[in-house]
Amino acid sequence: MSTHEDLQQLVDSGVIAVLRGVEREDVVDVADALIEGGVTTLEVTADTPGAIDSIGDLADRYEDRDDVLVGAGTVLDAETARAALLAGAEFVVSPSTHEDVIETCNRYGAVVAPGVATPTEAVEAYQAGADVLKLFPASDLGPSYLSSVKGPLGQVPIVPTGGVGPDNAGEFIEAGAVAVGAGGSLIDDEAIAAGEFEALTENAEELVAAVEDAKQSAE
Ligand SMILES: O=C(O)C(=O)C[C@H](O)[C@H](O)COP(=O)(O)O
Repeated sequence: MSTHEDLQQLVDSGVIAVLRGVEREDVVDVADALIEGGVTTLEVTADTPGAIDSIGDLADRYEDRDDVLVGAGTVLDAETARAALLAGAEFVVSPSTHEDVIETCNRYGAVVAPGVATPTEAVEAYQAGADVLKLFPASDLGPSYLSSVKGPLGQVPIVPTGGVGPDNAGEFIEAGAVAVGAGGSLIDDEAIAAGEFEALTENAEELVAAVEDAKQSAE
């Protein structure tokens, strides 16, 4: 798929699941459970040991699923971005803005979502070639902050991430977010350790419902 189609799919999916600290041996079960709950955009963070292998596992597993997007998160340098892309990542997320990461993703035609927290950072990242911006840490900034940023920067697609869950996701969508990113509200380490992956499916269903309700009422 083209960068544009991947971006559209990411936006349409409404939720990016952030898989941080999920062991490679669990990553497929976690991903399957989230997908069953309707979360089809999956970001494996690069600070997790074995992350590049996990990205490869997921890219292989969902190779024939056009509705699933696999990406890399917490990408802080071009080397990590390139390794993730070669393993099959279709998008790259960072908590901060790194021009070398943006350049690498642009070069290989992958969606890139750098992290920003201010209007100046947003404009600089967008000008540098970002496709979508991750507003981080979103829950500390809040939906009204996003709404204020979107005032003059309505053209910039923003995905708030950090502390986002079913209780506040709808408010962020109503404030102008194109989708939300969520880790802690989806990933339950105790449930994973116990092999109770259906808990993750339930978390995914709850978050997707909150986002879809808000998208519908915003239309
Ligand atoms: O470093 C990154 O690229 C990140 O994605 C930072 C955070 O891990 C996410 O913002 C998820 O935050 P929670 O939903 O609060 O768990």
